[in-house]
Amino acid sequence: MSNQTILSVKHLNKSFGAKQILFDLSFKVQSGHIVGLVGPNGAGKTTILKAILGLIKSSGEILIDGQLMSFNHSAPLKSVGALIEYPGIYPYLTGRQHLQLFAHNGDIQTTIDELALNDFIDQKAKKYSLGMKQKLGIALALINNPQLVILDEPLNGLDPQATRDLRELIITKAQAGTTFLVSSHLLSELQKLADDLIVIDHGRLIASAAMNEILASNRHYVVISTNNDSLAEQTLSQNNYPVVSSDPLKVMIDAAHPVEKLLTVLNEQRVTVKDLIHEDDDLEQSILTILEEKNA
Ligand SMILES: Nc1ncnc2c1ncn2[C@@H]1O[C@H](COP(=O)(O)OP(=O)(O)OP(=O)(O)O)[C@@H](O)[C@H]1O
Repeated sequence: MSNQTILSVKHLNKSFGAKQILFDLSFKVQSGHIVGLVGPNGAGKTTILKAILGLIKSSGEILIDGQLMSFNHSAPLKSVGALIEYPGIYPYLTGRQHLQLFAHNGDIQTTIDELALNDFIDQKAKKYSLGMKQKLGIALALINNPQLVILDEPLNGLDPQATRDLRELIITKAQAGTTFLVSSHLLSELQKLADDLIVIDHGRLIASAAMNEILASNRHYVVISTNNDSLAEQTLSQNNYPVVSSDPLKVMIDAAHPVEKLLTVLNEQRVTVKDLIHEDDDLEQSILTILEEKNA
């Protein structure tokens, strides 16, 4: 993975009428990375992706591979493939005909194989299920081997096998140098896929960081069961261990308050630890914590 910026978004603002939807968003996407754009329904993910693609007017600066992109200047899109919202599909064309229509060169079979479309590629699209349409839409985004692939909720309608296959395909292509910007409201899915996360809420940037940085800010806890939980709680509080709950007794641990010291101080008070379970915040909780800290 290189550290070259392929997409740079600066001070992106968007209003629909009097209603502001995006607020001064700035972030960068590095070449060859898989970047997850995550946020609750209505956060503004689709609007951001549409602004990047020049499908809607917005203010701010969008650079794709160093070239200025705008509503009326779409030249940088030559190196971009995208699936936005529901793929625009012609009911009376087959999947293969769709791919032939949009392919710059003749090779559509690689994409058909990569996305396992063979079973239905020669049927008319009007017979497609939601998942088949979604797969065809993804194929259309990938067909010309673009440098940057933008996928809006690509997992919508996909079954677990297709979800796993798509994840593996994205990872393989990213390893070969393709950059992906993938939106989802499913953080758990992005956790398995993305190198970096851009977190949006109410049209504002909440966090933009490498996945492992966000995970590193996870909080760690231990849940302990002792022969005297109330004495244990009192002892740990006196030693500045943040007590999260009393029943079960759960405390936060960190570098300054490690497990070893916890065991020592309890032992000194002759508290016997019968059981100790480690718990970590999940990614969702880490992001909620970031949100709470920002709103505090
Ligand atoms: N054309 C439009 N006119 C007016 N408001 C719009 C328009 N498009 C989107 N919005 C509003 O902008 C906000 C963000 O919508 P957007 O579709 O970008 O969110 P999202 O994060 O993609 O959500 P979802 O996960 O539900 O698709 C919503 O409040 C939506 O109602």
